[in-house]
Amino acid sequence: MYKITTLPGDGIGPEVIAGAVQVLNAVRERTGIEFAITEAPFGGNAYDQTGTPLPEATLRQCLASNAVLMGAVGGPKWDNLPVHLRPEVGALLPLRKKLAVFANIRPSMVFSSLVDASTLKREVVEGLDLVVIRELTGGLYFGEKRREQLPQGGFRVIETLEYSTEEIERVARFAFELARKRSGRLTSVDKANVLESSRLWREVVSGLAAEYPDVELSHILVDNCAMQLVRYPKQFDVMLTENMFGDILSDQASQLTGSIGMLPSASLGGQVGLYEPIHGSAPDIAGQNIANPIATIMSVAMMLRYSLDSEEGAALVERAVSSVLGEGYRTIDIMQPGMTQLGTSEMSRLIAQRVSEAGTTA
Ligand SMILES: NC(=O)c1ccc[n+]([C@@H]2O[C@H](COP(=O)([O-])OP(=O)(O)OC[C@H]3O[C@@H](n4cnc5c(N)ncnc54)[C@H](O)[C@@H]3O)[C@@H](O)[C@H]2O)c1
Ligand SMILES: CC(C)[C@H](C(=O)O)[C@@H](O)C(=O)O
Ligand SMILES: [Mg+2]
Repeated sequence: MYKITTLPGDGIGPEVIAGAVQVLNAVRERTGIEFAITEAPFGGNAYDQTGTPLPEATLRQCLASNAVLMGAVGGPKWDNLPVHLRPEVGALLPLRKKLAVFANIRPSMVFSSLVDASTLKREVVEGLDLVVIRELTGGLYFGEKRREQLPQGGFRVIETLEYSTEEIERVARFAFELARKRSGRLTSVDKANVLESSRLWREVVSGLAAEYPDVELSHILVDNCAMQLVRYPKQFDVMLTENMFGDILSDQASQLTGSIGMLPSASLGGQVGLYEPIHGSAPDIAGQNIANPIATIMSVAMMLRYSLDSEEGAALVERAVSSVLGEGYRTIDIMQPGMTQLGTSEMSRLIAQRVSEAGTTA
């Protein structure tokens, strides 16, 4: 019996997690896979209830699970708290660190029925299928930081970017292995013309290339990469990069698919897998039942594949999403003329229904 912890979080988090749980339950009925789902407080709502965004009990429960499914955290209500109590810095980052999930997989795939939903031209995005592997537990996010008051007034801040050979090597191996299973092409993204950390990054990644002779490795500077991602994204297959560059480039890559509401993620490398959509709590649309639940539902597919050993379940979910989009159903962020607009809960229900019906009709 697998143990799954859900952390709905804040803003649209609870709306998209409710949809994803519906889909998971449909997968259970369809495949017989056994799991127990337990919800836990996390983020701003946990701070409101308990005074901390990451309660001890929540962390313990996550560590004792096979997989954690997270919605999103944060929002204006908690933006002015001392930084260690903010949902992002006080809950999400320590959770990733404690789960030791150093490899964050963010696939950006364009569904054929959504080719015209992107703001980019059809020929630029049609058939796009790339994966960003983002280092998730190092870099600027976790380096030493401090703020000093200056005698003449104002402040000075110090923010440290640290990476060790070992931290780079383990995520790079992950990327080489994935590239080997896909097209055999790996692009490592850095800023080696300026940053010492990027020079070590490039050295370590290049040093591994001899062990993967079947993978064609190339390096690109991050600023050029950002430009190439909108100019000709299909040149990329597996992209490997450090924490902050990966954060920014994956939001950019999401827009190629039509919406940030489409991009799932899996964070791996520790004992427990962490699954979350790449988007945030979207306070501007929270509580309106209009958020796109597909990023979270596709994160469920990744969870079934990587933590619950159910390729069958993962494929059921992916096919259900594809078929609902193919039938012309859309949330507002991917709405196109002539299509049928659905809310978050209606879209989730329909995907769950397609999972339940799979293979039962000709
Ligand atoms: N993993 C996380 O928990 C996470 C990730 C990113 C941002 N955040 C937090 O979320 C809050 C809002 O951040 P932001 O506005 O910069 O980023 P965001 O991703 O929440 O929203 C950016 C834009 O995309 C839209 N959007 C996001 N998800 C969507 C969905 N599923 N369907 C349709 N539209 C969607 C939003 O409405 C908004 O216009 C901040 O507090 C931020 O720190 C949390
Ligand atoms: C909320 C924030 C800490 C987080 C990050 O930067 O990792 C988010 O933007 C993401 O992409 O998951
Ligand atoms: Mg982000």
